Amino acid sequence: MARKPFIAGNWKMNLNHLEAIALVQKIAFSLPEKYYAKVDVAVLPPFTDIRSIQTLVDGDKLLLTYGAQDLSPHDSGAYTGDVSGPMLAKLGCSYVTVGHSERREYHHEDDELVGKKVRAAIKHGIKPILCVGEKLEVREAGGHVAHCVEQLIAGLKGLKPEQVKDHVVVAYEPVWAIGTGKVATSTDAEEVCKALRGALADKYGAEVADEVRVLYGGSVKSGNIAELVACDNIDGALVGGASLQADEFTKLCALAAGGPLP
Ligand SMILES: O=C(CO)COP(=O)(O)O
Repeated sequence: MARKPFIAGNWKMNLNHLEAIALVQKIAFSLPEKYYAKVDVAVLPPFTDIRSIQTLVDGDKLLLTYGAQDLSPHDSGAYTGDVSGPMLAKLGCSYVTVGHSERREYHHEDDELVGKKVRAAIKHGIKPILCVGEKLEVREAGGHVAHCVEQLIAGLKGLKPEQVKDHVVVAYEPVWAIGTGKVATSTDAEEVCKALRGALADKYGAEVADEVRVLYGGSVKSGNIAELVACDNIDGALVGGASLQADEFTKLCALAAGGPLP
């Protein structure tokens, strides 16, 4: 089956709610509705922006979707500073990134916690974008494929094949390519994305593996997106820096849709 490309903009810890409104308005204005037939687009702002974006998307019936960058594995309780799946669901979040390398690195999230968060997202009807990726030393030692497959299988622990098929998005983000300007070559990215899909096929069956969207992330821009999505197993991108500029992000989405540029 042909998987519809998906571009998700991970804003990380950038833009307050007023800046968020301005950026979403610009994206909505510059990416005409016809493109959404060929590409799904989401923005993943900081928690503090989500309510404003919800109001804008609902009010103006925008076709782009939105989500969060993290969630608690718990539904509620004494977890100071955390935000739960039910709260994000109430805000209309469609997606949440889980296991981003910055959370694994700065918040010491391990595969077990990542798996709990994936299950919490699905429980509340939010699609997890499960991020996997190796550090440079792992790649240099030739262990990148095994490392990413291991993170994938651990992150999906306890899920039924239908849950994986209907809800999960996978993002391969080599840590050495994030925010460094060093994009993996499309051959390198395809190698890992193909292996991730192969691992999904082995564990959950070919039908599941055929449906799940596998994204690439790490220094994606309008200049390299076309080459990436032309690969058989790369279904779009998780975009950091380039998602903060409306013109660049719009161009990138249009190219993922197969063009022409708006
Ligand atoms: O981490 C990323 C997206 O989640 C990638 O960030 P950059 O696109 O800024 O390299």
